[in-house]
Amino acid sequence: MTDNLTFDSHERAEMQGTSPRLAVSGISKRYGVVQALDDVSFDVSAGQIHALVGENGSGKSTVVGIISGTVQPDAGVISIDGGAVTSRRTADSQRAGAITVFQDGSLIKDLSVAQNLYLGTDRAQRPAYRRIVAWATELLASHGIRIDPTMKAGDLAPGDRQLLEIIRAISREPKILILDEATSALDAQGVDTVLLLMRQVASRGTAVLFVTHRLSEVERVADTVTVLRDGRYQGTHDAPTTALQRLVELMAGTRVDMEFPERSDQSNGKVLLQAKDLAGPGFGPVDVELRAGEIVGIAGADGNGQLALLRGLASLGETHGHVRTGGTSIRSYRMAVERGVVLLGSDRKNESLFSALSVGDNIGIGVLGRLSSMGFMRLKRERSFIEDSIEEYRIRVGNPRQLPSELSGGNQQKVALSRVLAMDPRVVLIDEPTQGVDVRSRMDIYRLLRQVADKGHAVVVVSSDASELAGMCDRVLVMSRGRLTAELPGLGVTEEQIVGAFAIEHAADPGAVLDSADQVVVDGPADRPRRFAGIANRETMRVVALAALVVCLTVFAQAKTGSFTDPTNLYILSLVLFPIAAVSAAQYFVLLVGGIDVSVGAAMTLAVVLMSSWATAGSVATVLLAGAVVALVLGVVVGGVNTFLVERLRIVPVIATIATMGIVGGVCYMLRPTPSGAIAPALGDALMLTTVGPIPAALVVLGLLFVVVDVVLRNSGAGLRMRAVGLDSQYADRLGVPARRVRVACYLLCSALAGVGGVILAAQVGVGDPNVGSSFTLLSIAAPILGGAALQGGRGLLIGSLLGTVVLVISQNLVTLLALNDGVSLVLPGVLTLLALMSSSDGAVKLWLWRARPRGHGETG
Ligand SMILES: Nc1ncnc2c1ncn2[C@@H]1O[C@H](COP(=O)(O)OP(=O)(O)OP(=O)(O)O)[C@@H](O)[C@H]1O
Repeated sequence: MTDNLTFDSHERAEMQGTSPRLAVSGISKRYGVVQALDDVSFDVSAGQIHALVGENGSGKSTVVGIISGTVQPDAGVISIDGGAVTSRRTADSQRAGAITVFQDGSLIKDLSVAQNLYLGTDRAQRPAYRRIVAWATELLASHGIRIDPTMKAGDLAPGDRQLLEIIRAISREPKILILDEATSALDAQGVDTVLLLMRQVASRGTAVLFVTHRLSEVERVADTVTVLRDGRYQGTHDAPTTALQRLVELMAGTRVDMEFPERSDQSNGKVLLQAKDLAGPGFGPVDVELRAGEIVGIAGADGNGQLALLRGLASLGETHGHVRTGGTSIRSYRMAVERGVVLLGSDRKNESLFSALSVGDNIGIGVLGRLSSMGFMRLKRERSFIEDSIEEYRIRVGNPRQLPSELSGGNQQKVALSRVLAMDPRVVLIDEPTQGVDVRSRMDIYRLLRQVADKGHAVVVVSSDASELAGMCDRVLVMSRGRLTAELPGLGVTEEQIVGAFAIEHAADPGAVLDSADQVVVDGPADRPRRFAGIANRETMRVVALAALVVCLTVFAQAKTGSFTDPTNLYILSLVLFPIAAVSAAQYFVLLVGGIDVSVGAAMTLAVVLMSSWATAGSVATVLLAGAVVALVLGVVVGGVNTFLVERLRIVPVIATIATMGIVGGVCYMLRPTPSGAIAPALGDALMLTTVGPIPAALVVLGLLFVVVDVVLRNSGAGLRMRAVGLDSQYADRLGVPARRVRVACYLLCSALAGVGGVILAAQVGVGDPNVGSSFTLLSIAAPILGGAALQGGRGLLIGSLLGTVVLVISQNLVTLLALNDGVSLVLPGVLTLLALMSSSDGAVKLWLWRARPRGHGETG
């Protein structure tokens, strides 16, 4: 244990108050057959650091979820400063003063560090949006953290991400700070940083609730510790005086053997994998040999290329150099898997688990050949294999048919590990094998890995926990700035020697040091990824590309027809473009927050039908007023129905809005079974006849409005919040953005804007036609997608939608001018949309098709 930062009893007692700041009273929670919590109560007073420990699945995260408002308890009360917190929303719990750093994080990877900090900051403390980079720089510097605020959060090393989460939480000056395994990805240096920050926060009167599996941290920093076992309370104990072995026994309910498995000398084993001059982004060149029977550890300060090397050994990503196994060169991960080299990453959500498959399927998917005969699954064999694995790895699951997301973090890790080890790989490469795993299961995993090695295979482990490397490995490779800088023998090596080996490298080139004056200074790793280019640049590029395409199409059309740029043709084009531009803007807002609205075409038709009854005569002002009322009614009624179906009944947006489309379409037919009801011509005259050159003035105004709204959305907190909801609704919610409210607002706005499109259409067609809007739905989706919006949300510019509309309209016009088959004008938007989807850098199509396949492991299935 690195014990350079332990707090004495005086420091610990300094600020502790007597009355509880947080009181958890009698909380219970059941998930199906699993009783996650059963009548749990404990208190945390101001200035106290209170650890919450227990084995995997014992209910710790459920307690955290209930306090922070993400989980609804079946019974029990949470009180803050004596007042019961009755509302069950994250935002309310945050308002009451409880800020949480969640086990699986809350940073939105596609946003910058500064944007994430801004979203997670209380409204009263937020700066003007244009100042966020300077503000974030100051905020990070005030905690002594050197992270570039313009970097994309997803590009940060895992440890930096955790630190950032903690800074975000601390900067809100919470009454209660909740850290759910907030140190699991941190190296010794990072752990010191966090323990120091916890102490500093507690000394200012904050109550800290701290969930961890690293019991040494409890010993070093906690005042009190509450133990849970199978969802039941096992008492609250004085942390400094309770022996770790006693805590382990309270958690397990039995004696636990804490000895690492024995090692034997494997220095003469056969070479199973050889890497020569291996290099890739963030590491190399590196030479490594892996021998039969050995467990090799890779150590280093967080983000010094350890994970990149591990991926390189598996031939994942862009690597150069040679990797050979069994006399064959490996050039892809597929080849690696075929030759028994398997990688298990630590990103459970995105990489190591098939999120759409059940726990049982995840366990068995790597060995389908063994569980089937003649291409058919042997169900009995499969069931007994899954049951054996669940027992062997001690996976706490109510039913193997549950999804991995319903398991606790540590149990998910065990599922991923069991899948990989079941494949009986010759070389297994594992990043953080015991991250989030409890002490007893951790010992089991060490024994399992040793058994793999004893069978004559090789195991490589990257771990931020030097004590685990010291206890388990036959040799430890130390990395600094992407290079191997030392090799330590496993037998006899200590945690301090390992940390010392990479700390020496850092001292030679100071990167991360814990300042003696209690100032935490963390510098970037060697392979710090490129600066945040961000979504914003890609969006601007898309707009520029579309503008260029518009110019090319115009030149082509003019060259082919000679009449394309005639004022009459441009005027006709503008008329066609006008309603599509409005309805595309409507769709854009819903796409931005990760939804889709298929009912916009029907809403436009209803607007036309209503206008044919409510605006049959009168001046421009009267008809415009009628149009505004129609748009408002549609926003409230159609938008309201969509919102109810999507948000309340939780129906998938595409299905929900198809239902609305059917209902609204039916209403249109009831009101106007055949086209009838003349609409006052005054509106048409006003919207279409006043022109700027050949273009209606109203359309020019609409275009300018798009630009203004775009600029506002790109440069305001409101725009950022909408994007955040689209990029990751759950995490946005955790950051304090009212995700649901934002989505509701966008659905209402969408229907209202579709109503505006309908009013423009009404002015053009002049009659209540019950069919008139049906062709607009596809165009409304195609235009924003062409303009850079994405089905998974959070992307695109409004001006891109407008340019997308222009491209679609010109293409359709070309079909007419070139006298092509009418069907082509229907095929075109579909084909263009598909091309736009496929060209989007995030590959929405790929995402849809491969959603169930974890990245980097698709080949293993
Ligand atoms: N959404 C859910 N649906 C079904 N069961 C769930 C759900 N969330 C948690 N559980 C179950 O509740 C129990 C407690 O889970 P919880 O995440 O609170 O455990 P934990 O102590 O935090 O574990 P770990 O240390 O592994 O993170 C587990 O058995 C888990 O499978």
